[in-house]
Amino acid sequence: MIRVENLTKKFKLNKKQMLEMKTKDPIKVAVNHLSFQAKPGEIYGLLGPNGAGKTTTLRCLATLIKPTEGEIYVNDYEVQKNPEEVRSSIGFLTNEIKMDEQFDVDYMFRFFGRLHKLSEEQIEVRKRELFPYFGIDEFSRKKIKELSTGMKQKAAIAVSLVHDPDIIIFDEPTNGLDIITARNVTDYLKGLKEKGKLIIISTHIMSEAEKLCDRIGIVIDGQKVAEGTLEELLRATGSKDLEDAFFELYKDARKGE
Ligand SMILES: Nc1ncnc2c1ncn2[C@@H]1O[C@H](COP(=O)(O)OP(=O)(O)OP(=O)(O)O)[C@@H](O)[C@H]1O
Repeated sequence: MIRVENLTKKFKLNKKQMLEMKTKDPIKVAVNHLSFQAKPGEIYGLLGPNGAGKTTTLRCLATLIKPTEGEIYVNDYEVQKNPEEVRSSIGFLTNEIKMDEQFDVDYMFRFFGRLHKLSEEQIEVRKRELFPYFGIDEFSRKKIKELSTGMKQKAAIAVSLVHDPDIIIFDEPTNGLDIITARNVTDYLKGLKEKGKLIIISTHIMSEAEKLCDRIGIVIDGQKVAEGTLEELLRATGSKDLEDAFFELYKDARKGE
């Protein structure tokens, strides 16, 4: 179970960032009192445009950055009070964690397996499950720096799943993948859900959210502006598809600005 309660994350901006963001305000509110819950056997999607605060939310969830306000519970462990317990129960995929370019995929997989205290035998079993599925065997001995974007993404997915976590948090899981591999990944996530795992993804791809997520939280400017199943969101906005629903909500959120 995941509970995000009133999460706010503010970043202090330096002069360069203020110039880049064209703002005079030295504080950027990336996530603004955001709350949601997700339960085992569910795929919950955070859907929003670039800069909405999705990655920041997931990074707080994964204990990589500290919330400014609010609390996050992962299986009743609070992320700031029990970060170790949280880390051992989640698998986190993000574009921002760079794998060490000098090592090969096989080494990275083993390294993270050991970090999660798996035996060599357990690592081997997980490797036999994950590498063929994601087509990694063909390039498992290549250095990370020699891999294409898609290969890197596949390797990162396998590494994040090495310890067979109960909670899977994937930031834009199909980023950089071709249509076949993207389908492999989304099918794999559906399979994990069937096994009772809890999955949270962030995406800005409407079709991905439509097909994959049981419930969707729409995030604009750091705030959750709507939440529900696809049917609920369509009904609430009187829309025929998620893209239309999103634009309705986006128009409302931008009114008065
Ligand atoms: N370390 C940081 N310092 C300053 N501002 C930051 C930092 N990290 C994120 N931001 C800002 O916070 C806002 C939210 O960013 P975030 O990456 O969470 O959005 P996102 O919804 O994941 O977007 P995308 O779809 O583009 O990945 C953006 O305006 C971003 O520039």
